[in-house]
Amino acid sequence: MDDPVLLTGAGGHVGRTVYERLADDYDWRLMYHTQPTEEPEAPYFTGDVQETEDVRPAMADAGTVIHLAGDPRRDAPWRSVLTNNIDGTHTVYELAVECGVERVVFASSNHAVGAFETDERTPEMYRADDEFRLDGTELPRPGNKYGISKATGETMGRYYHDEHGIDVCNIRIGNLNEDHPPIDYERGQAMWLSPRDCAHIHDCALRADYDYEIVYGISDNDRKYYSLERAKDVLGYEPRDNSAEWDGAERISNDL
Ligand SMILES: NC(=O)C1=CN([C@@H]2O[C@H](COP(=O)(O)OP(=O)(O)OC[C@H]3O[C@@H](n4cnc5c(N)ncnc54)[C@H](O)[C@@H]3O)[C@@H](O)[C@H]2O)C=CC1
Ligand SMILES: O=C1O[C@H](COP(=O)(O)O)[C@@H](O)[C@H](O)[C@H]1O
Repeated sequence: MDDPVLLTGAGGHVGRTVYERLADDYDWRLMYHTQPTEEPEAPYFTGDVQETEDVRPAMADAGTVIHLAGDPRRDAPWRSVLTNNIDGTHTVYELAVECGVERVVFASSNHAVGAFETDERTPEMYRADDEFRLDGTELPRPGNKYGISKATGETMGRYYHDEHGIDVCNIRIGNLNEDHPPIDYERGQAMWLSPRDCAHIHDCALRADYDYEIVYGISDNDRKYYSLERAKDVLGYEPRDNSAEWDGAERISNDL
């Protein structure tokens, strides 16, 4: 892929993880909310992702967008997810059409399907011997307003794929916890996405051939309630980490 890749939300946890590990592999355009503390090597832009005039210069020569910017809080209020997440994603897709972008990789979330975690299924579904799996073919089932915004982003992608031919990959990211899996949090261990697997799945989503996809972005954890089959089959995702292998003393190597 030769055209520049625009990364929104470049200053956040996922954005830094993706950029730091793939910095040399793509011609990046980085979008930050505010001025970054350290000057990145790649061309960068600042502004509100929901504002067309802020995003247009960042997207002008991009062929692909990884869209991460937004309010990531599970308890985010409606006003915030409406502005930052829903309006922001709409602006990204509208400009993608205007700028001739061919592909959008969208940071969806486990919270788009959080209400599958019913009282009857939990906590058993978080355990290694439980066979319940979501595979991306199920309808969204958000458990909060943040999850509604992510389900809406996925549906928006469907529209822009069908109407405008943009390739769309929605990655329902689990729980990016830096350095090690969440401790004393079974659910978090079941949906842990290690930093190197996070960079790898985004790399796969930039390179693979697909039309419209919903995949789960977690490491190959023994505990899991998301299927990795679609990500493996369509994207060629080969996760290397597993929350069960963290022994509490040593950090998993995050070399790519
Ligand atoms: N970290 C995780 O485990 C997960 C993250 N995600 C999604 O991945 C994306 C990135 O999440 P994180 O990096 O963890 O969050 P973060 O809060 O660290 O990064 C988000 C970035 O977006 C920027 N941003 C927020 N609103 C903006 C706006 N209106 N205009 C421009 N920039 C704006 C923030 O300044 C921040 O730098 C989010 O969309 C989040 O919903 C989804 C599932 C899990
Ligand atoms: O979508 C997201 O999910 C992760 C994990 O969810 P949590 O409910 O276990 O915290 C969350 O950490 C992240 O902030 C959010 O964007």
